[in-house]
Amino acid sequence: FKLNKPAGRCHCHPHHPHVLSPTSLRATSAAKKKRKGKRTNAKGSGGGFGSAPAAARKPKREDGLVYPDLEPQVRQTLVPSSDVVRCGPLPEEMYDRLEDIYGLGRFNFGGEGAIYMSQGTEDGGGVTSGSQEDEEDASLFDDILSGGTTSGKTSSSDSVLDDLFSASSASEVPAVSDDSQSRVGGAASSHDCSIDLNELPPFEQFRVLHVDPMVIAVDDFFTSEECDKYVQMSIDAENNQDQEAGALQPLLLGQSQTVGKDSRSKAQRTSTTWFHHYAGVPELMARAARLLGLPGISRFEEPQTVRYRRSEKFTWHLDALSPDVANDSSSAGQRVSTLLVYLTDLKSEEGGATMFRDLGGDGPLKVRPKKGSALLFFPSAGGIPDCPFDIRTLHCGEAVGEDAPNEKWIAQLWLRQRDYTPTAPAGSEHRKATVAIQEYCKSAGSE
Ligand SMILES: O=C(O)CCC(=O)C(=O)O
Ligand SMILES: [Fe+2]
Repeated sequence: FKLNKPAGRCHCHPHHPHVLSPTSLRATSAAKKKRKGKRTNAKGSGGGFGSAPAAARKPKREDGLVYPDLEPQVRQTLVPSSDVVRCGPLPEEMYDRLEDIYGLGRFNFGGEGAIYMSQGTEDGGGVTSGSQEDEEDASLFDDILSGGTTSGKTSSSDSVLDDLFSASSASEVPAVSDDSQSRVGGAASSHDCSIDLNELPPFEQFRVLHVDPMVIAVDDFFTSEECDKYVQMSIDAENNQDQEAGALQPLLLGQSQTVGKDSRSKAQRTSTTWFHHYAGVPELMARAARLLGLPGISRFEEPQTVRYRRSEKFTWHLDALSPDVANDSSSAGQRVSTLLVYLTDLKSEEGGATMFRDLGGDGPLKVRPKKGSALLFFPSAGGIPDCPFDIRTLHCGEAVGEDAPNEKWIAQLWLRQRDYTPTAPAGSEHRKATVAIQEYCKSAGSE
């Protein structure tokens, strides 16, 4: 049995055209223990994920890239949101999950319903070592993500899953570091000067779009003016007219042809991406750190804006980085969370939704771009037990309709496990944003 595989590379980041290796990543022991002990949603997990017949795993074809359907056993781990998705305070259970599964013990610190268990715990995050148990575990999507070269262990079985599970030897995806401080701004890392993000009020308007894996929308993340400003900044950079931006001019990375070197990757994304200086987007940096409950911004990748014109899209992909990058101890580790902010509105019939293939029940979960709303999900850490990526978060940016009145614009930000060194624009550094963020927080706090 041979799976059709997508290109063996990471499809998510124009600056990370890495070939994916079979080395796998895992959820933290802590998260796994908690999930094993407390979470009961992984029905039938005792039987493992390898027992479904091969016939049940017919791959899906999308734009030449093939991702197999989720195994029934994986599907059973899905916990959808209630039918009526309301906007309001985040339910307490979700705070619990954010801490327990995703390691975000100070999420939306001070927010309604928030419970903080991580204060002063000894479980300080960081890379945990693989246990015997971990060695026996293996990744479900390794084969796909490795472009077909599993770890060299040969399988005597014809089962696709047996092949997939033959991938081995992994480090783990640590949970987000525990801040162990009473204030969000307390434990700044070496890259951050102390920023008192608590001056920003907690977020109040949440929509729980999916419970496990968690996908949440945060309404009013940006004001309408902020959305317009980020779009304009990017357009000005394209036209090279933004005299005022000066040294903080965002870098236009251009269209899809800059993404990846092989033809398949090129086909993935037809939108246009800009990389911003941290100091040029203090609102985004401050709000993102505030939401996630981080002491600073040093773990964020380059902030980006992306424009989708009519018919432009981003095909099915996972945001998780290739294991060889994520496992490299000199790197910033795996992508822990994806945060994107919709900068323009698109109606449901106008396309441009962010779609999660496997989270919607009948058909994909569609998240319509709502100006000023943020979307948060977790591409790797805290995935299904013993799986290095959360394969359930397979998603795409739907094509913007031919007749859509608005372009689709988003701002986006990825959080890594450890401090990240930006690659662009030249001279961008986290710490250079400190003053701008402080000023922004002060002004927002005194409003
Ligand atoms: O545009 C979207 O809705 C999704 C974008 C995305 O998934 C990405 O850039 O990784
Ligand atoms: Fe993505």
